[in-house]
Amino acid sequence: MAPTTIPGADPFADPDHISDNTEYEEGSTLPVGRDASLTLATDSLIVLDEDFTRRRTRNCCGLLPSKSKTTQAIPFFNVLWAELSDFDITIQYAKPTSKNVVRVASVNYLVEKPQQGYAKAWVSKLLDRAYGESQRNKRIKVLINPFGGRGGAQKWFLRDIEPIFAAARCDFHVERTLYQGHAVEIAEKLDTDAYDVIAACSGDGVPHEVFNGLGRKQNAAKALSQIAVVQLPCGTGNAMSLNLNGTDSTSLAALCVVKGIRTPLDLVSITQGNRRTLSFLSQSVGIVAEVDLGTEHIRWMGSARFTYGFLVRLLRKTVYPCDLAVKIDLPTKGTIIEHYSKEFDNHAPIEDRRGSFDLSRPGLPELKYGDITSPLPSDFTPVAGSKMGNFYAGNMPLMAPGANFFPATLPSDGHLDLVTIDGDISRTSAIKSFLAVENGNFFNMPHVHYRKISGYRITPRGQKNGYISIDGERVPFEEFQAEVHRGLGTVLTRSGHMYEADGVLPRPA
Ligand SMILES: Nc1ncnc2c1ncn2[C@@H]1O[C@H](COP(=O)(O)OP(=O)(O)OP(=O)(O)O)[C@@H](O)[C@H]1O
Repeated sequence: MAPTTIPGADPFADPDHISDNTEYEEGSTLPVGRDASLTLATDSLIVLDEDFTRRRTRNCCGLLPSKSKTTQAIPFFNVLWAELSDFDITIQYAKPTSKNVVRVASVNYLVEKPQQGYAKAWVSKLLDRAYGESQRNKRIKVLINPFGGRGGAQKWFLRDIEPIFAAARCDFHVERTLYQGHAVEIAEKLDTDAYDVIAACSGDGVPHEVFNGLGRKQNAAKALSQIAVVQLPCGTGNAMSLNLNGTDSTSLAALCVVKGIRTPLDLVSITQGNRRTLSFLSQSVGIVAEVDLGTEHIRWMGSARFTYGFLVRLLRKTVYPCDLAVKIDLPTKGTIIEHYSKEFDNHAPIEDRRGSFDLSRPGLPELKYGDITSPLPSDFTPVAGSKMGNFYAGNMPLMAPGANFFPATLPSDGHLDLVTIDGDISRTSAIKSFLAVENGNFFNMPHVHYRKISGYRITPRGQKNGYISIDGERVPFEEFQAEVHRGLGTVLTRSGHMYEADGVLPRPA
C-alpha cells in the first residue's frame, strides 16, 4: 500500500473533512462524475467532489473559491454495498447520525463508458476491502421477540436493522416468537443449509433458546458449527451484543452483523436432574443470581435495584454455603494473563479453534465428565464453599453495560472463567470489590478468586430455597454439573477471535 496522509478512521466516527495533499496507490482511484473521484485509501473510501465542495463553500458575494478541496472519508467497515450500472455507480454505507446511531446513506456518480471495465474491477476491490474475511450476502433468519425490551423490538427492527440488512444485500427472513420456548422449536426445525445466521432481536433469553434448539437437532454439533447465532440488542439484558459487537445500539449491531466474522464459541453443558441444557453466557449461585432474579419486587427502582440488592447483601455478609468441586485448568491470575496475551496473535483457522466432535454421533457431544448423577470425576478438585458469597462462572466479559466481571474470557479457548468470593470478608473489602467491577479493577482485587476451568459440580447446602441463574434464566435450586465444549457454537465477532470488551491486557493498537 502506498503512503497516504489519511488518518486511521474510527469506524463509527463521522466522516472527516480532510485535506487533499494525499498520495494513493495506482489503480485505487476511480474518476467519476464531472469533477470527482473515489479513492481506496488505507481504512476508508475517500470521496472527493470538487463541485460539491465548491457549491458548499460559495462565499458571501456568490463567488466560488478557485481551489478548495475537502474530502469525505467513509470507513470501509461502514460500506454496505457498491453497484455499477451502465451509467453510474452507487455506494451505500452506514452513516453515523449520532454517537450510537447509523443510517443507510448513499453516494451516486456517473461513470463514463470508457471507464466501465476499470470501474468494475474497482468495485470488486472496494467490496473486498469492505468485507475482508466476512461473508457477503449473509442468509439470516431473524427472530423478533415482540415482548423484548418492553415491546420495542418490532419497531426497532423496522427502523434500525432492516434497512441495513437490505442495503447490504443480505437475504433475510423474519419470524416473530409467539410464546416462551418458541425460539427453541424454530431453531430445532430450521433447515441449516438454508441459513448462515440466526439473529435474535431480543435480550439474552432468545439466543439461549436458539443454542438449545440447535442442540436438540439430530446433527447438533454440525448445526451449531454451521449456523452463527447473534443478537440484535432489543431486550433488557443485551450482554451478547455488548461482548460480540461492542455496542447495545440496534443499528450499530446490525452493521456489526453484516460485517461480522464467523468465530467459534465455547458452550457449556449443564446437567441438572435428568435435563441437559446449553449455556453460552454465565451461571451464578449466590449473590448475583439472587440480585438478578430475586429483586423483582423492587423493579420500580429501575437499574438501581441491582446496586441496592448488592449493597444490602454485602452489608449483611450473606453467605450461600455449597459443596464445590472444580476441574481447574489455570489456577492463578498470572498464568491467566499469560494465556490471554497469546490470544492476541492467534489467527488459527476456525476449525483449529473447536474441539474434535464426532459428527456421526447423534445429538450433543458426549460428556467427558459424565452428568450430575455420575460419580464425582477424579480430576475435580474440592474448593471450600462453606462461606461462599458469590459463585459466578462466565463465558463472556460483560454481563451488563459497565459490568465487566470476566475480563479474561476468550470466545473459544475451551475454558470457563470462574469467580468466587467468600461472603464473610470485611464489609469494606466487599464494597471495594463491588465498586471495582465498574472501574475495571475487579480482576485484580485480592478477595476475588479467579480461575480458568473446564468443569465443576456445585451442590447448595443448608438453604431450603434460593436462586440459580443460567444465562439469566432461573432454574431449580438443586445441584448441577457443568462441562465446557471448546468452540461447539458459532457467533459473529468484529475481530474473528476476541471479545470487544476490555480484557486483562490492553489491546494492541
Ligand atoms: N411472544 C412471546 N410471549 C411471551 N414470552 C416470549 C415471547 N417470545 C419470547 N418470549 C420469551 O421472553 C423471554 C425473555 O426474552 P428476552 O431475553 O429475549 O427479552 P428481555 O426483554 O431481555 O426480557 P427479560 O428481561 O425478561 O429477560 C424468553 O424466555 C423468551 O422465551
